[in-house]
Formats: sequence, structure tokens, C-alpha cells
Amino acid sequence: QPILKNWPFLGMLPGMLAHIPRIFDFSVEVLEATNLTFSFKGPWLSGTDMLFTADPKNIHHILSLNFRNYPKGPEAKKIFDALGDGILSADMELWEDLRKSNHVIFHHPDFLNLSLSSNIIKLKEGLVPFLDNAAHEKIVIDLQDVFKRFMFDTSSILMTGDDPMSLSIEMPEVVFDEAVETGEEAIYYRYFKPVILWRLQSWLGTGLEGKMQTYLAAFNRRFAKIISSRREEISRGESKQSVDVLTYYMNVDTTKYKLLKPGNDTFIRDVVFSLLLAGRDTTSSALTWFFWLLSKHPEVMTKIQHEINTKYDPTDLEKLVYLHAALSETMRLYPPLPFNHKSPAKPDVLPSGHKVEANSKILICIYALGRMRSIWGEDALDFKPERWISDSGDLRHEPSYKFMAFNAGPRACLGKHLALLQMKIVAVEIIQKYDFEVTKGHEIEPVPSVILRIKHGLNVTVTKKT
Ligand code: HEM
Repeated sequence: QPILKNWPFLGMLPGMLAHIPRIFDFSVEVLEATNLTFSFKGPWLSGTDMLFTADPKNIHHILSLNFRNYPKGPEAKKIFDALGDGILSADMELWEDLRKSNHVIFHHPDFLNLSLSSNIIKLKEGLVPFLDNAAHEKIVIDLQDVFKRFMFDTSSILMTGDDPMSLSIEMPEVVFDEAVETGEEAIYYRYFKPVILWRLQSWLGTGLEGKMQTYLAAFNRRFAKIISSRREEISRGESKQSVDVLTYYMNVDTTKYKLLKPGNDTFIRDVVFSLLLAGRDTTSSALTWFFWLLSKHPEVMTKIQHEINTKYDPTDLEKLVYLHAALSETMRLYPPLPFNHKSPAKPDVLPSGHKVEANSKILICIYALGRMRSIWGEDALDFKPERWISDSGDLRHEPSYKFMAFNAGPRACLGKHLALLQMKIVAVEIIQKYDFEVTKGHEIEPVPSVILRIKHGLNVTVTKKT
């Protein structure tokens, strides 16, 4: 029974408890049963009331038509406090300055070249030797971990100019990974706890909150060193040729972007940390689910292989239409960011008729949106890349408020093209050179978190194609 009973004082929490660890599938059931919008009432005075919606009309209204009235809001700022003043949680004028300055660096030809070259080098010097070794030694590897390491190294090169070399046969410990994964889970649970409770846990250093503080402190210390050594390089007149984001923001033009603070280390940390997260976790999540779906759908794999054999041109990956369709289909069913948090600045009425108060919480359920039969048809739960291909064989466009893996409106993802390019480069390399098999009996389920990761990773064995 997806519709929850609203108890005096306790609200819907008693019925919700069992669903908190399986929130993604629950959101599909409840939104299908409630005509795409569901109002959750938390316990009295707990501040955990939320409106869940997967209604494209509401989404279009919130993210585009009435964008000014729907910032992330003060609650999101509290819940995502680890992001500080980074672009993912900033609002209003600060967000505008961050967005415009980000746009400039992300479209700079030197930055795009750095992105391409870092991918090519990481393939040659990281991924291929790693997979060759795994095939030779016949060891089980976790593809999710491999992709996270690949994306961490390439994103770090782009964002900080530094290659942490986390993808190597030795598989070194990655402090960033521990900090981020614990943080993403802790943040997820904050949605269901009164602020006072998670703040207390954080202060006492208990549970996930305590772990997150410890890991984040370790990460911040490491990052502070990277920042101070880059400042020293800059003061010695070095780093002039660097096109990474860290150097860019340390020299950013404050006459154009008045709210940015190039001299402030905390601000620089916030900006770069958010961009590292935006690039690493999303892309690695999408690639992991993609390879898992391919293992379940050999017919799709055969079509992709055929397309690569007949149409692959390393200078023009756009020709791989079926591969693109399969990636879109993966992110429809498994969007790396499963929710988007918004909060009305002023009271409003949504197109679905639901009233929303100022500063209330709205969660756009991206995961549920991709699975609604009323939106995608009776076969909504099937993995069918063909739905993305038109009769003439071109890619079919879907409006972003229906397929919103990359968000929609003025806050749409700034790294969409980089991410798609990167996923295609990695997918082609693996599919051309290796066969892989998912370990029998390996359990696949999403971890309750703000990023859609597989709980126990994706364990596979690889063999090299002859
Ligand atoms: C498959 C990969 C990716 C997916 C699915 C994805 C998805 C998204 C989504 C849903 C948002 C909105 C987040 C929110 O408002 O809470 C977003 C924002 C953003 N993404 Fe991505 N992203 C991906 C890769 C990347 C990469 C590789 C980069 C950069 C290198 C990037 C940079 C950004 C930035 C800067 C924003 C903030 C935009 C703003 O608030 O104005 N993303 N992305």
C-alpha cells in the first residue's frame, strides 16, 4: 500500500520507516498511485514535510517557467552544508556569478583539450593496464570502483591540475571516496531526521554523521595543501599555462564576478569540491549501471558492438547513435542524481493544484519520472534503447522536464557534453577490447543516497578479446 496513513503527531513517519532504505522504488509506487505528486507529512514540528513530484508540468513550472521563485533554498543549504558556497548549493547572485564563470572555463578550448587528453592518457596508462592485469590474473574486480577511480583521476586533472593516480593495479586508498560516499549517505538520511537530531549526531561524532565529519576533515586537510602549493606556484610566477579550474578561480576577474573570492581558501575549496563531485560521482554511476544493463541485455551489447565495428570514428563519436541511445536509456532508468531539491521563495500553486508554502521542501523525483507508465508508456520499466531512435535513424529528442537526468532549465548540467563524451570514450574502449561477466549471485540494489550507486558495487571478471 503505497499511500501512507497520516497519524496525529507522528505524521506519515511510521509507514515511511520501512521504505526509507528503498526510497527509489517506493517513490515509483507512490507517485504512480497518486497521479505523480505526493505530499509527505513528517512528525509534528520535525521540519521533515516534503512534496514529492514527478509531474512534468510541475517540473517545467519549477525549473523553467517560474525559475526565479524556486531556488535551492535555506533548507538545502543546511542539508548540503559540506558543499559550502559551491555551485551545486548556491542561489541567487552567487549562483549567477558561479554559473557564468563556470560556463567560460568549461567552454575554453584549452580546457576542452585538457579534458580530452586526460581521458586518453587515463585510458592508456590507467584503465587498460588495470583491466589487462585483471584479465591475466583472472581476478574479480568491482567495475563501479574502477569507474569512480577513472573519473576521480580525470576530474582531478581538470579541476585541480593534479593527478591523484587512484586508478592503478595497486588500488590505493582514496580519502576523497570515503568522505564523499559517507557524506552522500548521511545527507540522504538528513531528509528524514529533524535538523536538531542530525546536528546533535554530528556534534557528538556518532553514526554516519560522525564518520562524515572525520573523513571530510581528512579530505579538507589534503585539499588545503593542494591550494597552498598552487598559491605558492602562482606567486613564483609558475602555473601561468595551467587551464585547470583551481588556477582559473584563483585568478578569476572580480570586476566581472563580484561575489567570487579568489583569495579565500575556503571559498576556493567549496567551488572546486562541488565540481569534483559533479563530475566524478555522476559519470561513474551512469557507466556502472550501463555495463550492468548490458550484461542483462546481450542483444543490446551485440548492436553496440556492430555499430562500433561499422561506424566508429574516434574524431566523431556522434556517429555512434545507438550507443548514445543506450546511455540515455540507462540514465532514464538509473539517473545518477535521483532527486532534485527545490524550495519556493514565495507561496505558489503548482500546475497539479498542490499549494506550496515559502521555504517548504519539494523533491523532484528524477528516478520515478523515468519509470512512470503515464509518461513513458506501458513498457516504461523495460530497457529499450530503440525508444530513443526515430524512424529515420536519428536520435529522438525528449524534453528535459520528461528526461531530466541532466536537470532542466537555467540550472541544467554544465558538464553534459563532457560527460557524454567521456562515457562514450570509456565504453568504446572496454567494449572493443574486453568481454566481461558479472559474478553469479552478485546482488544489485541501489544504496539509499543522494547519488544512485550500487550498494555492493559491480563485481565482474574480464577477459581480453583475441
Ligand atoms: C552522467 C553524468 C552527469 C549527470 C547525470 C549530471 C547531472 C546533473 C544534474 C541533475 C544537475 C543538477 C543538480 C542540482 O541542481 O541539484 C547537474 C548540475 C551540474 N553539473 Fe552535471 N551531471 C553529469 C556530469 C557532469 C560533469 C562531468 C560535470 C563537470 C565536469 C558536471 C557539472 C555540473 C555543474 C557545474 C552543475 C551545476 C549547474 C548549476 O547549478 O547551474 N556535470 N548535473
